Amino acid sequence: MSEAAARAQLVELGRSLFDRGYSVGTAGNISVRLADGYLMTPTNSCLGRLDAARISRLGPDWAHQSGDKPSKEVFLHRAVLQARPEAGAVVHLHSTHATAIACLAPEGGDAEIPPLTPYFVMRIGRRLPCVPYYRPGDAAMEPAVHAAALAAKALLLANHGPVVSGATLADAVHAAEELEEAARLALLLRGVPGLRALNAAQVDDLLRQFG
Ligand SMILES: O=C(O)[C@@H](O)C(=O)COP(=O)(O)O
Ligand SMILES: [Zn+2]
Repeated sequence: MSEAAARAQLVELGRSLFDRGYSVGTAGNISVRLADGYLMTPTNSCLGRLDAARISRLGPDWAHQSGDKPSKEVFLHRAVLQARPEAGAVVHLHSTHATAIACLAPEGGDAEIPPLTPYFVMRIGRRLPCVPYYRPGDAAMEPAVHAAALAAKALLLANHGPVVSGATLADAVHAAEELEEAARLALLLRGVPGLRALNAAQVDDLLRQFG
């Protein structure tokens, strides 16, 4: 995909996430890997009103090259994209239910979203690590995020929100949407008698086919 097409898609999918309430105000940020660098949403920008020409461009060394000042979460995106060479994009949101799970999950452990539906397993996988709390934009988070991203394509930032990678920007956005819906379902069904999750054999089968 050309850089111009990647910029246009970032604007389109940012607006789509914002319009459906997955992001509010200026929350969240998105990065896209290019052949010779990265695109990143500017700091304090609204995902619903991105301007393709003002999107931040960073070089292969992550130095700011052009466009508005990049998100303060450059370290977060760098940690994930360096840990996952197959990933083409990273989406960070404050979507309500995934963020609620990020306030419940044990810091440094795995979040408890049971494998209730196949699509969650197919899009997110077996594990959802929760990185301990760091102030947004704190470069000190990079090693912990890198370690979590080595283990899983999606992770939670404790008391902050979800971070999801994907082979393409569309994949990352779809997985972030699926994570939010799975989190909503998990909270809705928490403690409900008779709740049935997929069993280990069913999860293994899904990951063999689609993982
Ligand atoms: O929560 C935060 O402050 C950031 O992680 C965020 O979501 C928005 O920050 P910018 O991308 O710098 O606007
Ligand atoms: Zn954030």
